[in-house]
Amino acid sequence: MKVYVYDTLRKEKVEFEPIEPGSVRMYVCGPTVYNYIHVGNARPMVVFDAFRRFLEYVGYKVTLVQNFTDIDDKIINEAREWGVDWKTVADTFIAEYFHDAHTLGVRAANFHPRTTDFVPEIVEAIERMIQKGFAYPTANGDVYFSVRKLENYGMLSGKRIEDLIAGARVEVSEHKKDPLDFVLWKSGKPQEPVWDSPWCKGRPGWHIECSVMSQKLLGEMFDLHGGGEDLIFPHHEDEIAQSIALTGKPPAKYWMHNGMIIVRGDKMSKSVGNIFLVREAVGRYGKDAVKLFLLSKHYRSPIEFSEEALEDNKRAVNRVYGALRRFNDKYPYPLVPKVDAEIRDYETRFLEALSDDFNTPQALAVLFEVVKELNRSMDEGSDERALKMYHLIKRVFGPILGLFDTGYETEQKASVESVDKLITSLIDLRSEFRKNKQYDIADKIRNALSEANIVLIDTPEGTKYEWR
Ligand SMILES: Nc1ncnc2c1ncn2[C@@H]1O[C@H](COP(=O)(O)OP(=O)(O)OP(=O)(O)O)[C@@H](O)[C@H]1O
Ligand SMILES: [Zn+2]
Repeated sequence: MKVYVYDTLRKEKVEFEPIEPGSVRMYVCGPTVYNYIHVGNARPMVVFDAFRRFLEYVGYKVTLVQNFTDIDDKIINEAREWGVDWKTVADTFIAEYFHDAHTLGVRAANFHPRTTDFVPEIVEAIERMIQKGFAYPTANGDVYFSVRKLENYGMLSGKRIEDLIAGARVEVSEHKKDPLDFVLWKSGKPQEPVWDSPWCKGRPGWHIECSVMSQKLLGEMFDLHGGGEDLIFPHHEDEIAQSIALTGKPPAKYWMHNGMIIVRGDKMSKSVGNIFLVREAVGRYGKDAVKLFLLSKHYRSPIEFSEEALEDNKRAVNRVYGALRRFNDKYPYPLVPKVDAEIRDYETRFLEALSDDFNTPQALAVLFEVVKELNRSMDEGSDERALKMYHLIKRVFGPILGLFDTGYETEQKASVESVDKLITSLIDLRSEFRKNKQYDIADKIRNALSEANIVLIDTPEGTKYEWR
C-alpha cells in the first residue's frame, strides 16, 4: 500500500518511501517537563502514536524516539519557586507524563532520551560546528550558530533572511555577532545547574538537543520528523541548520506537523495559562473521548478546544461502547470471523483514508459506518455478520488508531438490557405520577433522565426514550 503524507519541507503531498525499505525511523519533539501535560501537548502524542500504529499495521518496523527537554529556563524557574533542584522538577513531570500517556493509551516510544543524558555528545557536536566555521564562542562563554553561513536557512518555514532581519530586534545585552544567530551553549548564571564545556560552565541551548539525540539514536538521516507546527520556526528550522552544518544534509527525509489546539484564538499553552490538563480531560470524559476529539479532525487543521466538544465526542464514544458491549454481552469471547469481501472492502476504505496524508476523519467515518452495521446485524439476529463488524472495530480499526482497546466494559457496569429495564421502570413511574396529577415529580424524573442524556418522547402509544 502506498502511503502519502504532506511534507512540510517540500510543501506538498508526497509518497512516503522510507530510506531503508520496510523500516521507519521517526523522531517527535516531546515536552519541556515543568508541568503536567495539557490537551495541546496530547495532540502530537496521540497523532504520531496513531501514525506509528498505522505504519506498523501496513508492515513497517517502526523505531520512535521522543525526547524530554529536561533542562530549560522554565524548569529552572519552577525549581527555584519550589525550592528544589531542577532534576526534581524534571523527574516529577517525566513520571507524570508517563502517567498521562498511559491513561490516554499512548504507547511509549522506543527511546525517551533526556537532554541532560547527552551533554558530552552535545558539546562534541558544538565543537565540530565551531571547527567547520558554523559556530563561534563569545567572550562570556556562550556559543552561537552563524545563521548567515548557511545558504538555505529558512527552507522549512519559508522565512527569508531579509525578512527575519527586518523583524529582529537587536538584543544589545547579548554578545552575538548577528541578531539572527541562535544559541548553542549558554553560560550559567550563579545558582544555575551547569555542565563542563571548553567554553564555560553552562548548558545546551534548546535546538541542539534534538539534533544530537536524533542523530545518536536514529542516525544521520532518518525518515520522519514530527511535532506541532509551533515548532517549525525556529526549532525545526534550526535543527535543519545544525544538521546541514554537521552532516551536509537535513536530519529527516519527511517533516510532519500537527495543527494547534486553540483556546479563543490563542494556542493552548502553559505560558499563556489557558491550559486544560490531560488528566482532567481523561477523568471527566474518558480516554477515548479525548483521543476521538484529537483524531476526528485532520491532524494539520487547528482544533478549537471546548468542553462541549469533548462532551460531543464522549457521546460518539458511547455509541461505539454501547455496540461493543451489546455484542460482548452475547459473546464474551468472540471468535475470529472468516475474512470475506465485505471485511476487505471496509478495511481497504479505512486504510486508503489513512494513506492519504493520514485522513483520520475519513477513516473514522468508515468506523462509525461499521458501528451502525454492527447494531443493524444484531437487530436482525445476523450473528456472523455482527462478528465481522465487531472484529473490524475492535481488532482492526481500534488498534490502528489506538481507540476502544479497553474501558468500555467497566465504563458502564450494567448491561444494555439492565439499563433499558431501569429506564422503562422510571418511565412507568413517571406515567403514574402524571395520572395522579403529580406533575412536579413527573417532571423531575424527565429532567433527571435528560441529564443522563436520555430524552423522553410522549406518543399516543405511550412514552418512548432515545439516547441523545
Ligand atoms: N496548543 C497546542 N496544540 C497542539 N500541539 C501543541 C500545543 N502546544 C504544544 N504542542 C506540542 O506539544 C509538544 C510539546 O510541547 P512543549 O513542551 O514544548 O510545550 P508547549 O506546551 O508548547 O509549551 P508552553 O505550553 O510553555 O507554550 C510539541 O510537539 C508542541 O508542538
Ligand atoms: Zn525538538
